[in-house]
Amino acid sequence: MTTDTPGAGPAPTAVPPRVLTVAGSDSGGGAGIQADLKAMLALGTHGMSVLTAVTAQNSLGVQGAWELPLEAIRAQFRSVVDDIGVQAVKTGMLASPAIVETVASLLADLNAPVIVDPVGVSKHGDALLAADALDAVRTKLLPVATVATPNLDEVAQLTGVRVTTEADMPSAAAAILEFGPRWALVKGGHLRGDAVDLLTDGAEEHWLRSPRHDNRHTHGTGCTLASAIAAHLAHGMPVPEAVAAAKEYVTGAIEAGFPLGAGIGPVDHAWRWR
Ligand SMILES: Nc1ncnc2c1ncn2[C@@H]1O[C@H](COP(=O)(O)OP(=O)(O)OP(=O)(O)O)[C@@H](O)[C@H]1O
Ligand SMILES: Cc1ncc(CO)c(N)n1
Repeated sequence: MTTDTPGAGPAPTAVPPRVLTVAGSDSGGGAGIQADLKAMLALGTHGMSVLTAVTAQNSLGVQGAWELPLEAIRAQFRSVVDDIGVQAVKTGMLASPAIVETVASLLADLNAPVIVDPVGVSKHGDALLAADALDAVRTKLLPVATVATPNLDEVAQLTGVRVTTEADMPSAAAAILEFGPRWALVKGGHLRGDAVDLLTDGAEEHWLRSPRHDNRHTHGTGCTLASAIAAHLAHGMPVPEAVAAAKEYVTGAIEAGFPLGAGIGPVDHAWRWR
């Protein structure tokens, strides 16, 4: 039996939450914009993108990088925000001081949570942010962040705090909070033992612990985690719940990571569907 009324047309389709990534392209599809959009799809949102730079990249490293003009970055942002609207934003590779400043000023006027992944270098050690852009990240971008998600190298670059054990993580997070994000998520993925991250707003502390998967196919872990947080926030979750759910998602994606090319393969964004 059908409940359709003849002539009434198809039932209206539910609109998923809209999430925006402002980041660089990874031609190999494992990190950057490509990872972000895959994570957003897997978590039931409509992903959109503002491309900041294009990289020629694969499992072995970054072979080339080209920045987009500031005008192209502003125009993409306006196209998306003015017509479609966004319920959460994630930033990734921003390449230069001028791009960091442009993106920060666009985000300052936006009424949506902003996840800042302060991407510095790729897993292979290739620079994705100019050294002279760090100051703009500290003074312009981090102040507009709802959640900042530095890894331990980025913490050291931004704050000078060196984390060698879990016990150092609270002071690293406090140093990040000094720059003005509402929450700091310090990622301990580069330590030994369990993969432990610390989320804090200066009052609450949430430790997120997962078993370390000895899988070398971890290209795109940071991009995937930050995009998953943005997706869960767009669904309306509070920050601690969104970060816990995103950690669970990235852990599964790392466990299911697979070999591609001769180097570091990608995490599997579709692990829950297999
Ligand atoms: N081998 C692993 N097993 C389980 N979890 C991991 C592993 N490596 C990283 N993680 C987790 O993955 C998430 C991303 O952390 P990571 O430190 O790898 O980010 P990142 O260095 O910014 O990533 P990227 O290389 O994409 O920039 C964190 O939640 C971290 O704890
Ligand atoms: C474009 C791009 N953004 C972010 C990362 C993070 O590792 C990467 N490797 N490439």
